[in-house]
Amino acid sequence: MAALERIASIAKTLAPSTASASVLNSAPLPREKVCLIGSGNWGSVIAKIVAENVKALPDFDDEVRMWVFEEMVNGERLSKIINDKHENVKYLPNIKLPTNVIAHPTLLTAVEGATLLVFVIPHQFVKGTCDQIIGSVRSDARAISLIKGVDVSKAGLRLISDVIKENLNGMDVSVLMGANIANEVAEEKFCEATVGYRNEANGLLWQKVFNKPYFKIAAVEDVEGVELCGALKNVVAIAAGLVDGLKYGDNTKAAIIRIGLSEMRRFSKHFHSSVKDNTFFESCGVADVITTCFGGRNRKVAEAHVLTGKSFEELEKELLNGQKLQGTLTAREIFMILEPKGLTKEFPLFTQVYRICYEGLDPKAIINL
Ligand SMILES: NC(=O)c1ccc[n+]([C@@H]2O[C@H](COP(=O)([O-])OP(=O)(O)OC[C@H]3O[C@@H](n4cnc5c(N)ncnc54)[C@H](O)[C@@H]3O)[C@@H](O)[C@H]2O)c1
Ligand SMILES: O=P(O)(O)OC[C@H](O)CO
Repeated sequence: MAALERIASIAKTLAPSTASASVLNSAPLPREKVCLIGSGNWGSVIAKIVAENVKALPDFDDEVRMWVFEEMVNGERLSKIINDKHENVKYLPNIKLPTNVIAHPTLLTAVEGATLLVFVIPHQFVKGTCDQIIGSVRSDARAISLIKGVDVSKAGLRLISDVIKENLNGMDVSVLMGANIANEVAEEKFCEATVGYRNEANGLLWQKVFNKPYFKIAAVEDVEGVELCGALKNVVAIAAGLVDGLKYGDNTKAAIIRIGLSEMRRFSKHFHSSVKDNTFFESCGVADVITTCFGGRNRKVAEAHVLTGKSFEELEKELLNGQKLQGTLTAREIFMILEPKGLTKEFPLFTQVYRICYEGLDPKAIINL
């Protein structure tokens, strides 16, 4: 270890902690310890950012644990490859991860002792993941969800952050969403993101954990607005990909973006009246709709659906190498909420995306709005 690194490490050991641990007053407070739950394309980029940042924060443990949903890659366990090569060769190839990112294939080991939990898995896996860690996370832990999606069940529409909160003893859950195509952020190209918080101190703490000169974080008190923007933009991206496949041109794409953004706002306010208009002008709003409609995976697969006639499921497997689409599933979940309430006419773009993805409607119907 270089001399400077050694001095920094000793200084961190001696530094007081700001962690709000529920331990006896006389006991030393633990330093914040971050665990990432997820290691896909975005999860790996976030691991890089967080691991770089915590090294410079005196009240944080250097080690960042990252739970890996284990799989074999070229005959070797992915978690082992990540720890040996410091690279997620499957989900974020050619980007080096800091050596203080430690991959763990066992979820319970990964979350042990963590005071800060970062959820970054595809939204369909959230409930199963929470089920496994309930009872094993610290009672004073706080969480943040980077997951773009919603939960729909008999109980109706729920935010993913609320699913996490309800499953983990009511812990405070913030959210982070934004115009962030993972590979571009990995290459440190400038962009912004939005933290949505309920507890301001936690919102500011998360801002500190993620902020970089090339990844500028704003914090707003609007978890519902920020999170719904992140979830709903994926449905708009499917529509954008369809019009790309149909070669309808830039004006049509701009119309899709405008109509989509307007449905996102209407939907968010209908189900959560507290949602703020200003949130749609943050990175999580207009900026994410733009980037996702030009560079995202949902757009890419929807375009390929038009060009090849293959199903979304088939194309997800063929084009994404294990990465997951969120937009088609979200379109179905939204439709399951809108249809019984007789609201489909108020959300024509969301409804047409659902019918094209799941009812075999001709993609050309995307402009019948
Ligand atoms: N990739 C991006 O550019 C980007 C940017 C911002 C936000 N997001 C959001 O982040 C979330 C995670 O996306 P990602 O890009 O990191 O993942 P990804 O789509 O690249 O990868 C899929 C991940 O799911 C894991 N997985 C597969 N089966 C699983 C299971 N049964 N249980 C748990 N995990 C399982 C895989 O191991 C892999 O790590 C999504 O909600 C996405 O919308 C992605
Ligand atoms: O690749 P997508 O379509 O999942 O979008 C990625 C990010 O959410 C863009 O901000």
